[in-house]
Amino acid sequence: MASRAGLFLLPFAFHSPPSLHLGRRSSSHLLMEKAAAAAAATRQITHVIFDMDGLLIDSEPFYTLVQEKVLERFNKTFDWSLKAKLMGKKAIESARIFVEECGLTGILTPEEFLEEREGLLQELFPSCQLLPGVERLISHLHVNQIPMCVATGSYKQTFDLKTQRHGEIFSMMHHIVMGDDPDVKHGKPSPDIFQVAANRFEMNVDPAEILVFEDAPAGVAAAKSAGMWVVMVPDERLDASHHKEADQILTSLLDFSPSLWGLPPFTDAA
Ligand SMILES: O=P(O)(O)OC[C@@H](O)CO
Ligand SMILES: [Mg+2]
Repeated sequence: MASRAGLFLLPFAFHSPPSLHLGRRSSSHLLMEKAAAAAAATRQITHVIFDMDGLLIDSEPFYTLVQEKVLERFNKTFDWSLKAKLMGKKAIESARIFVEECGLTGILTPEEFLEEREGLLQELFPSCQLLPGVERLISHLHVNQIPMCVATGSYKQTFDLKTQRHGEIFSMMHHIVMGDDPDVKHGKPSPDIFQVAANRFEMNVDPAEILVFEDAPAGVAAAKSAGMWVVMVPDERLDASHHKEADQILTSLLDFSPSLWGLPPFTDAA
């Protein structure tokens, strides 16, 4: 369980493939291995891939609000165990899960749900704010010329709505891969979107030199199966059982320490 200090490094021997799980450990064993792993960290991160919804921008509460509204009509309630299954997925994939899990099959089609949801979200999305620590981290990586990009399950139309106030931050990205990109055959948790994102950097990049930032279990799983390292910044209402696959858990990007991953350290005291 991540400590409130927000830093919890799973005991991966850094030279091994990032997807190797060392299984469960007692907490003291974990702490020892954490220190050993951090000290043994020889893996240098050279490129960064950011998820967007719930990681860079605070759009997830809008999804929750609207999905609660839809369910109210059927006297049903929305909860985080369902949310955990929807986050980060392509719109139509999450719509199918929503309709099925809420017992609305035959009452509401996934397409009808999406149409209603997107309609309600149109007014909310333009007010999306950047989450804490985003501006500082992205500006820092940009100043230090660390190539970075975005890999989001959001479709182009909603991406434009959500990011319209944050052009400067997104302009620092080398490229942006979205859920309706023709090269992305399957949404998260498949590795497709992170593999497409990695392939669009200028130079060939070893996936194990890429650090992904994610908020959702599906996104973490996608990054791991792409052979990348992943820092998870989960909503505190997401059950800790969904944290297992991440290499590091933070309560906010404000707690991120670049030098732990071989990236240039922050110079400000913030
Ligand atoms: O930017 P991400 O987290 O992939 O979001 C995708 C979208 O489906 C919202 O959950
Ligand atoms: Mg996300």
